Amino acid sequence: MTAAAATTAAATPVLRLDDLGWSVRGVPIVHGVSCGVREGEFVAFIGPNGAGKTSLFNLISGIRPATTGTVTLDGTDLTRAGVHARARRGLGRTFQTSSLWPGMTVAEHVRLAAQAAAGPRASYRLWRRAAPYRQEVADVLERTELAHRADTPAAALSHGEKRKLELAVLLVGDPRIILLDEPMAGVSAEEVPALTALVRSVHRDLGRTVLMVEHHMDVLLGLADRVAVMHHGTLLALDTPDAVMADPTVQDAYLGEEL
Ligand SMILES: Nc1ncnc2c1ncn2[C@@H]1O[C@H](COP(=O)(O)OP(=O)(O)OP(=O)(O)O)[C@@H](O)[C@H]1O
Repeated sequence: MTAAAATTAAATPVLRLDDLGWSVRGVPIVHGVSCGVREGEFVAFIGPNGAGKTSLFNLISGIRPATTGTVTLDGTDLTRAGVHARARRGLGRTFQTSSLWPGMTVAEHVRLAAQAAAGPRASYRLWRRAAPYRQEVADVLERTELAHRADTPAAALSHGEKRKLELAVLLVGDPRIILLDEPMAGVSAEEVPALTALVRSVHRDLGRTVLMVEHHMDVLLGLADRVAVMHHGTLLALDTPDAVMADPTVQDAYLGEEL
């Protein structure tokens, strides 16, 4: 690749949203969102409760069908593709509320996710044998600092450990673009730094593209390359953290509200 081609490739967004919108019974929840996210970039989404952040993530990940506009991944229009088709193309997400099985152990969660990622031919019997995924599971548990909790049921984990397990379940599928919906929600103040460090290492060390909804400004300012501000379902601003904080439109919109 020539230097010029490399520059163009780096500038080409891996994920593009054009005029993306979602309405419920004619009421717009997400409206006219257009932006591009570059490979390896970290974009944090902020905005008050009800601004449409989770709804936007639902449109990107395919959980909700867009009413208007398009979602383009690696230059391919995936607007009509379902969740699994998008996941197969490298899009993974976590949810605001916990999606774990209380009675299943940490290792069982990750092993089952590895099996699911391997596709329909990996059978339940294969899962029971466990051996094919042992190394993969061990690696992911090591990376997410959960190796010592491998045999612990999810119900016995702290909130921070549950969030780590959700990340482990996601990472074993090897997604290139990761959507994290409030990964610090419900996590104690003592556990936030370790979880923040883990998210940072997923971005920097594993080189993943990350989109994250986060209310804690102190957390996202140390992580995000750019900050996207959602307001009443629209994308009000998308810029570097400093520029967004200094943006008078953003300040006006949030007058009297905590960002
Ligand atoms: N399935 C639905 N049907 C009708 N309205 C919905 C639906 N899902 C979300 N909404 C509404 O859309 C708006 C945006 O919700 P959304 O959860 O996307 O906001 P958010 O920015 O993620 O908020 P929070 O920070 O509280 O998670 C809210 O007013 C919500 O009540």
